[in-house]
Amino acid sequence: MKSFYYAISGLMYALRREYNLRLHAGSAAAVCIAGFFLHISTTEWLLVVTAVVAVIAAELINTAIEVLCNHVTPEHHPAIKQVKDIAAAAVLVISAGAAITGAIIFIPKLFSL
Ligand SMILES: Nc1ncnc2c1ncn2[C@@H]1O[C@H](COP(=O)(O)OP(=O)(O)OP(=O)(O)O)[C@@H](O)[C@H]1O
Repeated sequence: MKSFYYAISGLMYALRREYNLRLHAGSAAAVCIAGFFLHISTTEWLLVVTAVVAVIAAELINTAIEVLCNHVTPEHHPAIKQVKDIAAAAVLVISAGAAITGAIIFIPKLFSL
């Protein structure tokens, strides 16, 4: 139970700290509302939920890496830049995959309205 509380407090901290995480959480809510109104299938829900959860998890891991980097050295360091940029790239790759998944599922449904 304690570890669940720690995880929730980590989530709350990340939501307060990271604008991008709040943006992704808002987009996730919008996608779920769209999925409900566009009557997407069970398989499509599985793909949408997987994509949304992957993006938010990647954003959380990226935030954790940024916090660790800032703790290790608050000064400018080329290695810190590489670590932060690679972690940001991971979020970008997963977000691009999620956007493609969303486009494949939602665009045909929007055109058939
Ligand atoms: N200590 C550092 N040393 C070297 N490069 C850094 C350092 N901190 C940030 N950078 C780099 O500066 C650029 C801009 O970073 P950004 O403004 O997003 O800040 P961040 O440190 O990555 O995020 P946050 O401010 O949320 O911790 C990125 O390329 C990042 O890798």
